[in-house]
Amino acid sequence: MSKLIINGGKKLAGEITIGGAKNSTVALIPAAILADTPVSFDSVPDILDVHNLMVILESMNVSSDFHDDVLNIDPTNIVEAPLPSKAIKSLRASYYFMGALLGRFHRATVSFPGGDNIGPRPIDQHIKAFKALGANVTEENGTVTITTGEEGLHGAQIFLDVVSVGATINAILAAVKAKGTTVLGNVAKEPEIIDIATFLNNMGANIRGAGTDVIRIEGVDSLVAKNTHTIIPDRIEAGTYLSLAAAMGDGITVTNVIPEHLESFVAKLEELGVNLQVDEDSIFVGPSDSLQPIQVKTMPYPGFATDLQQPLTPLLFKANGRSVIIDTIYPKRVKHISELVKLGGHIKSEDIEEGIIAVDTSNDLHGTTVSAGEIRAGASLLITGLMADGTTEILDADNILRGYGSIVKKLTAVGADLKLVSD
Ligand SMILES: CC(=O)N[C@H]1[C@@H](OP(=O)(O)OP(=O)(O)OC[C@H]2O[C@@H](n3ccc(=O)[nH]c3=O)[C@H](O)[C@@H]2O)O[C@H](CO)[C@@H](O)[C@@H]1O
Ligand SMILES: C=C(OP(=O)(O)O)C(=O)O
Repeated sequence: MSKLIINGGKKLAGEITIGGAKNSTVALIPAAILADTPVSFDSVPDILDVHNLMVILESMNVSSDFHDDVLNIDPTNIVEAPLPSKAIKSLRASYYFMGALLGRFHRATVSFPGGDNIGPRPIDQHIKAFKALGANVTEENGTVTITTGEEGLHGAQIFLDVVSVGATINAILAAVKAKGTTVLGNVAKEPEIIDIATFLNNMGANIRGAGTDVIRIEGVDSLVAKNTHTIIPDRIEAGTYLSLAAAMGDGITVTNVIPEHLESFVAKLEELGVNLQVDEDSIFVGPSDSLQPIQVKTMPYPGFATDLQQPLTPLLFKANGRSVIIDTIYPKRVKHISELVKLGGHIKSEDIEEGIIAVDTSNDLHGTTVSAGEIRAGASLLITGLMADGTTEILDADNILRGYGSIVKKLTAVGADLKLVSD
């Protein structure tokens, strides 16, 4: 595990360019094994999740190379093989190999995924979808085995009980080559889901309605890549840097953003009183004098993203009074609280069952040693470390590197003083 060492308290100015979306990329890579040809992605973020997914691909004899934002994957010589459990456990999205392997081989054996430790993360809706498509699913010692009869998977009507990004994408991956029509109801509407559908449709899939509540899929026999797929910008990385820009910026432009994907976040920045200007594909944040406390409730897209509640928190320390965050998606997503307190943050969990967090004005932030319990907890420590006087050491920084590419380079370019030390 690496650590980040930050000398905080410096005003930042300049430009930060956002990379491709982690949550698209980590689904697109497993989706690539459905293709009958090599595939190519660009705007790929240089994050640990990508490198771990490449290790998983290699175990199936799927070659991949990654240079300068471009990832080429050749699944044409794919074989069925046990997947490396260390890599599988290192990220959440390894569960997409369930849907992708089912689509490719009509069977899959995948151990339970890892990913961020943010409270219970069941996959019952994924399994419900696989079963509805005709699969048998068994689970033993943390491994999920999915099989089908000779006839393979067939289309089905599936209504999700819970709006789930992962279950929506996994059902698409399994259904895209199933026989007949699948109708998925009560699905998630995140932009990353549209990105996956666009990639698959450009290869000949027939997926309609991504981005709405209902997705219809006509199964096809073959998927053939004809061009490079450019991954959409990461709205969570963008929100993280916007929060930092509002807290410590002396004029920062965040570029390569799709502002429509950030509407709920930008609305909260405006409510706080942040001075910003939204342009076609960039957002400028100027210095802001006085900030008002706000209430934030996380919701499925287009609501306020759970992945942005922790990155927004350090900015709330600057507001004039108590702000309240309610995380309805992951009420137990509180790994940042004890660490922020060590940095001088006035923050507490008011009700762990309901996910209610109170954040008070904190004018005495000071550096110390803290630990990044998960990716977005880490992002909140990174921002707070940059705001705090003195030196902050963030241990377990690999959790941050799971989803933030080139952080030292991006932050140094705007005047931050930080370095990454590998153990
Ligand atoms: C790789 C990826 O894209 N990760 C994102 C994805 O995670 P992930 O896809 O795992 O999250 P879901 O959208 O599935 O979870 C949403 C809610 O549904 C519940 N649930 C989910 C599945 C299921 O079978 N049963 C069930 O009860 C979860 O516990 C949670 O309360 O969406 C989350 C919610 O926006 C984000 O925080 C993650 O960054
Ligand atoms: C929870 C997250 O990631 P994952 O689902 O990949 O663990 C996140 O990106 O905030």
